[in-house]
Amino acid sequence: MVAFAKGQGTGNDFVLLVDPAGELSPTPEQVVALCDRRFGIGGDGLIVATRTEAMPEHERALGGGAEWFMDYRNADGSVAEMCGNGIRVFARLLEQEGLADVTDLQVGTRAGIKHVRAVDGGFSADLGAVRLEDGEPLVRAAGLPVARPGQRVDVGNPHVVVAIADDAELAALDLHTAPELEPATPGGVNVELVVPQGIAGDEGRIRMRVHERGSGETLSCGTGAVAAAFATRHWAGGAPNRWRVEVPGGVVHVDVDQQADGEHAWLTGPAEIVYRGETAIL
Ligand SMILES: N[C@@H](CCC[C@H](N)C(=O)O)C(=O)O
Repeated sequence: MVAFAKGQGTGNDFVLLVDPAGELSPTPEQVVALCDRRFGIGGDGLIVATRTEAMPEHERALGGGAEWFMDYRNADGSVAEMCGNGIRVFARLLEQEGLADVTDLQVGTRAGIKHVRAVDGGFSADLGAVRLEDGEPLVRAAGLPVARPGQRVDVGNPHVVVAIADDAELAALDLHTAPELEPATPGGVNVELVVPQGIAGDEGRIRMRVHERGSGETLSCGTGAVAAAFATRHWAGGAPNRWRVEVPGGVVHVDVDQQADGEHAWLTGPAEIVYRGETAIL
């Protein structure tokens, strides 16, 4: 039996394993079984906390500087570069296990080293430079009356953000099936459907639903919230720099931070460990 934890950040939920020496190496089939909500533990994805030194290829790519590596897998067993909600839950796990000082933590990921800080009520993470990409794929989703153009956004993992007319249209979408893109994105993409809610003071507000690559519709997606905030800010002419993103599972905040290599996103939100147990799946 192998010890696991279950955690969530705004309803984006994860099975978590602490595997400092990288001995578990779950197969895609085991990931699917762990994340299965009826036959397994259940989760939108699996996060394995491993010492970076135990993963030589990642240690080389990162060039040092992060003691811990967040190995993220989607519920369908596929590997993803980054998880914005997951990195906060990862930090909470290291904190509760007494494995790291999370007041100021560097986390290795497949999308580079991310800086995480403990803040009141959760964590804030610098997800790195966010890039708006050219090309506007047409997006079709069940319940969407017409195909709409989407904005591609690279947050270390791939996103397409689509503006939806209003809250009623957002609520009517059926995201049981993946939205279709034309042209299609090889390898798949996370799709965020957003309704701008206006600007209050210096804070922009958006409401969002998301269909995640490899997981289906989830209650929240942190990198998706960043993509949605950056796309909406772009459509609004480049301001403001603070965004409140309302998702079905709660609220996260995105702050734009100008750094030498471009505009970075700080993502802030809650993170909880909700359950611990042992599994026979691994
Ligand atoms: N839920 C995550 C994103 C997880 C990975 C994503 N499904 C992908 O395949 O890129 C988040 O909070 O960012």
